[in-house]
Amino acid sequence: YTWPSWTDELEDIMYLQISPPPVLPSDKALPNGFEPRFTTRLLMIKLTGKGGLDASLMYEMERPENQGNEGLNATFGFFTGYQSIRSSMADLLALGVYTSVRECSGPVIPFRAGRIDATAAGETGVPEPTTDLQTTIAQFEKAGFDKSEMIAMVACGHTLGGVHGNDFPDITGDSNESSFPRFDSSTARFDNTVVTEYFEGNTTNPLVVGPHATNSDLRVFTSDNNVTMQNLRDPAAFRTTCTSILQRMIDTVPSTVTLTEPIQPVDVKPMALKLSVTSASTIRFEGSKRRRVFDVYDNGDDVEVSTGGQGLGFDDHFQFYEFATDIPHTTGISSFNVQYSTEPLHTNGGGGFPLHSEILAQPLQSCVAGLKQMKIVAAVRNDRAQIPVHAVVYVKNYTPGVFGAVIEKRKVELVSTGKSVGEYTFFSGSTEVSDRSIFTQYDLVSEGDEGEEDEVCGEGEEEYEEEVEMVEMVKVEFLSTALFAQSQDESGCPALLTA
Ligand code: HEM
Repeated sequence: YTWPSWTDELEDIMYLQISPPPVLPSDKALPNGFEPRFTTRLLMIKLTGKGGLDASLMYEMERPENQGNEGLNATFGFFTGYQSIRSSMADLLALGVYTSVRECSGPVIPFRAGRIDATAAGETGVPEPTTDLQTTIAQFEKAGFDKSEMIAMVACGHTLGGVHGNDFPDITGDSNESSFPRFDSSTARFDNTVVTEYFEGNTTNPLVVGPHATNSDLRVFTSDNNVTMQNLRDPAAFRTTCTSILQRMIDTVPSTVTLTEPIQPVDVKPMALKLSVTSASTIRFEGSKRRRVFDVYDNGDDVEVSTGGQGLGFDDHFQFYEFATDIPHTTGISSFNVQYSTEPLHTNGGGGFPLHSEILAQPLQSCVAGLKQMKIVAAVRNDRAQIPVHAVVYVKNYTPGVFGAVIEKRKVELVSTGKSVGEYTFFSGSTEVSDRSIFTQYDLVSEGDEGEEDEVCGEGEEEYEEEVEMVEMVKVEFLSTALFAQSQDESGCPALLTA
């Protein structure tokens, strides 16, 4: 792992269940893990989409086969807050399976990233409680799972949660919100009670003991004469079978998708970095360093003194160290290293943690005015002030009937304000965003050139190479903003810094 990586944001979501608020820019830490109950059901439904997990369910919620909107809506509403250009809804759903299973003391299901969200509804074909067995088997087969795998997958899913009476009154016999018969007596524990109670004859699973027409679990479980269910009576076998079947379930993706290696927790990671011009001669460099702590307790005492709060995950304990320093305009900064007390230097694999001081985001002068007009201010070092500058803004769009955001990539030209201090000139540009786009993210690009080839001029024998002076492109990626914290009235953004 070398910082930065496009998976950094997902890594935060995966490994930080609790984090100090200022550290994660969009308050991304999960209070208590992803909603444990809903996500695995959502996932199951997804498999019947176009070749795999692509979140096309966002567009399919009004279909009768996706009945149970109450729970599913809540889940999508929750995930939407985490969606970004680097955290697709499909990846979040997969991560939700990891989190929900772990939250309920289940096994670790490795999480790989890279799923791409569908842009339209997929095929129909979600198995329902009333679907006949042959059709259900065919639906699972289409997604690549045979009969025995189907049985295991349903048992692994139905170890959590139950059936909501307000969504399925025909099953529970009671349309009250309080009606919620559980699949087993250990609702929030990922264990094989759903299997053992089924054999012991004391199961409460409404899809086994409910009305005949909706006894889908009974039909599924008995479809191979209980052979698979018998195997799952052993708790260890249940755990290993569920681990591999749920892993396959979330890793079933369209052929155009390439998943990363499983995301591992990063040991040393810069967070919430800010680099901006704060005076006529200095740049302020501030942020936080996150450190995974391997050995916190020494003789029962906490050996590290944390200045930026602590973060907790299922297995990991992180400490945050905040810092702020002023760097002269004339010196700038291109990389930094990290050191914790007397330990060896962390150099990010040798090259340091890279930064750019050619073009700086200016959060102090940028804002969303009237919760609509997003103004982006950048400070461009004077040697690049003649080169075009733009921002790539990732706008989260919300459409009625779509249960999630669709992220639009928008290019916003930044033009010189004519104002400068020290070595920098301020550029600005603006674009309209929705009032739900509080945490809009953007990249800044000082265009220059991407390649470094010499230009070939002339033709035939007269061909000659001209040395063209190349100005490299500089891209400052993925600024996660909390611009709303600035000015929210119509009057506009804070004034530019003046010399
Ligand atoms: C034949 C296939 C299946 C059918 C017909 C089916 C049907 C249902 C129904 C009707 C509910 C109640 C939903 C609600 O009240 O909101 C439910 C809940 C649930 N299902 Fe399934 N399911 C199937 C397969 C699966 C699979 C493969 C998984 C995951 C691996 C899964 C995971 C869940 C979970 C976790 C819940 C609990 C949701 C909650 O408590 O809010 N299901 N299922």
